[in-house]
Amino acid sequence: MLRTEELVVKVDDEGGKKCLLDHISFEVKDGEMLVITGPNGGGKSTLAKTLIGINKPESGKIYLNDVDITDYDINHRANAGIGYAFQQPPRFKGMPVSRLLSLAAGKELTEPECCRMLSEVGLCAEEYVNRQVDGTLSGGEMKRIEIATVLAKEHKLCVFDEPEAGIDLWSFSMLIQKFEEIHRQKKQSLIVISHQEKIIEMADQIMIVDDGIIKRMGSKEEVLPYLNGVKKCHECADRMEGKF
Ligand SMILES: Nc1ncnc2c1ncn2[C@@H]1O[C@H](COP(=O)(O)OP(=O)(O)OP(=O)(O)O)[C@@H](O)[C@H]1O
Repeated sequence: MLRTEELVVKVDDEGGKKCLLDHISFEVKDGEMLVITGPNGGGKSTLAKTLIGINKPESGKIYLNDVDITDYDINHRANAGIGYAFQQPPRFKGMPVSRLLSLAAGKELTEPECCRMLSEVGLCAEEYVNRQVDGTLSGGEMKRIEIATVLAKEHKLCVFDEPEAGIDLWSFSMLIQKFEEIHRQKKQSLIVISHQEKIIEMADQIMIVDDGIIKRMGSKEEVLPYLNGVKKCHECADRMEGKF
């Protein structure tokens, strides 16, 4: 189980401090899927980066299975069982895809094992397994390799930041199947940042983050009607502005 207590994240801003996350408290039980959604710039990625140890909170606590991991750095948190797929995955010039997958899995993988992992995210394995993880890969290819690295190992908690961004429809449906499988097995908890209805509808819990705070959090039944209401308001405003 992951639990946060009153997380506050601030950054230096023009000689002062700007608050990006303001007293964020929530929990994700074992095997549960939490989808975090909300407007651009609301603080979703900041929250994900705080959970995995990239951002240091100013105050507050993070617990994984009741162990206080607040002071763990990113490597320590990965070893504790947290996997993360970036919104914009980093590239590693000179590193073959197979090596990156082995590093992510924490053991030397055979070529067939790497190929199976790549196929699971919709990549034609033989074409990619020996490619370099550099700027020659397209955004969507990179995104799918990144997702494969998280799936290469069983974690206590996997965090995906907008996994749908930039990937084609066919790969998206494979991704949904993979999330469904993980969710069904209940061995790993999932936190997925997403704007996609299909992903939001899979959630046990939905959290709306806006302006650095949790605007709403609850079951689908509690939060979806609110989200649909917000969507209708936006459509209405667009119609009044003559956008459609
Ligand atoms: N290091 C930083 N310094 C200053 N401002 C920052 C920093 N990191 C993030 N922000 C700001 O914090 C806010 C939240 O950013 P964040 O990336 O968490 O939003 P998000 O909800 O993930 O947005 P999106 O849906 O567009 O990905 C934004 O206004 C962003 O500009």
